[in-house]
Amino acid sequence: MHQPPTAHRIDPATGAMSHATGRYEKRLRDLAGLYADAPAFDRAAQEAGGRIVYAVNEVRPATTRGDLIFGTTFMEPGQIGGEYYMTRGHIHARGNRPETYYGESGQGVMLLETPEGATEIVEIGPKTLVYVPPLWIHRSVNTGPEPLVMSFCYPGDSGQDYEIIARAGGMAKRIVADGDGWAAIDNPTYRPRAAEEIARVYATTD
Ligand SMILES: O=P(O)(O)OC[C@H]1O[C@](O)(CO)[C@@H](O)[C@@H]1O
Ligand SMILES: [Fe+2]
Repeated sequence: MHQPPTAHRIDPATGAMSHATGRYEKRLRDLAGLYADAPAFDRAAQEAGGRIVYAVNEVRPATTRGDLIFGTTFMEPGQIGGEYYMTRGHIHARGNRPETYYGESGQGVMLLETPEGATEIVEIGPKTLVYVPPLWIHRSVNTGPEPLVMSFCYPGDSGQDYEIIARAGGMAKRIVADGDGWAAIDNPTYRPRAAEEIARVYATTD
């Protein structure tokens, strides 16, 4: 009746994790609609649609309340139209489930947004743990010249809601190249959420 405890070795350079139970990859052609510069995205997808942008290795012991899902995210460095490579981003389907990310290698930022539209941006890199509190939409962005590798952990019953970002025309801020660093700029297609949409998020909490 007891699950056995397990240990997992993580390669900080690749995100490979021993005894992972699942893996998925997101390639350029899977990520249409994420970047502001659609023509630049189309050109990149035409040339190299099969290129992996990020890959997730994970362990899902159970998706029941009280257990944890943990694993690693590996993200290549790159830009589309001056915007850095990023994950799709989501809020947890049970909106009040939190998450932690630990920097293994590379440099990036966690772009965070509340349903009401407030933004926070937190840098992540080696030996840095980032806490994503309940009710924050989150997306990671590789702002460096090397792969960004992070390990993560979140409650097993969290789930992911990706549509919350798409319905708002993207996140309120975009992370773009600025010299050899990054800057956050306003996303002109962003539409703040109406009260009913915000209420829908709070209705998922317990
Ligand atoms: O699910 P997304 O937004 O594509 O991003 C992937 C990241 O988010 C997670 O789903 C965790 O919330 C991880 O699998 C991974 O770190
Ligand atoms: Fe998450």
